[in-house]
Amino acid sequence: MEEGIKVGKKAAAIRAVDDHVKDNQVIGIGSGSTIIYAIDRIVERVKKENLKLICVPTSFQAEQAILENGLSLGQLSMYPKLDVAIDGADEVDASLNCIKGGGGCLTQEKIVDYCARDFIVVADERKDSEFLGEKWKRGLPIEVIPMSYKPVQLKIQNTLGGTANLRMAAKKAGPVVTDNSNFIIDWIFDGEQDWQKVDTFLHSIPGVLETGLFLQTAKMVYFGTVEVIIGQIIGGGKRKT
Ligand SMILES: O=C(CO)[C@H](O)[C@H](O)COP(=O)(O)O
Repeated sequence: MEEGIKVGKKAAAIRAVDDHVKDNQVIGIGSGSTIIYAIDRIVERVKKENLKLICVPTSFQAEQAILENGLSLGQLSMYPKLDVAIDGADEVDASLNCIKGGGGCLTQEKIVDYCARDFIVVADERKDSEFLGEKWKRGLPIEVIPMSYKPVQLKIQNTLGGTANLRMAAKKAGPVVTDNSNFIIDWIFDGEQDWQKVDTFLHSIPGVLETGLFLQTAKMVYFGTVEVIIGQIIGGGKRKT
């Protein structure tokens, strides 16, 4: 990964943790590469400030990171209400709607992130778009029950157009298998969409478990650049430097 991008991810993560993590909180821990910097910062602050935190993972990756870093692991069954969830995103539009699931963890991420009072996104500046699909060209991730993948692909293509690709594994023969033992379809689309309609349609197809559309849920997005951090405030699309 390019050095400038890493710096941006780290800067966004540090700022988000410093602004939103407080003592005695239950925190959702997202997935991906940016969140690793947030975990590093949480660990630093736990040691320095003796913070008492419960960390609820959004994936196998997040759970491993929580355990390996000696943080306190929690589950939604014990902590169904989170104070804050910090997570990455693949793209964020001007209204803070997100596409997530590039790492295939969208379902658990959506469940955990929706349980948080404050859902905070951390990302490098490449993810900052006016509309979804402007920069992110790998499509909308959709988690499906394995036996349904073919009819779901056909239904999406015939109704919405574009291409619905079954995500294939890089170091295994065959498809990517999610933490929930399901498959991922990446819907490659063209141009701007009515995302609320798309989401409702996708959820109506038998076999679709969840989509990577996180609409109207992020409270704040931190985009890190090499030089500055920009926090976007939901609603007015305001930016603070
Ligand atoms: O949604 C995700 C995983 O399902 C990630 O949060 C998203 O892909 C961003 O990852 P990264 O921080 O590596 O850019």
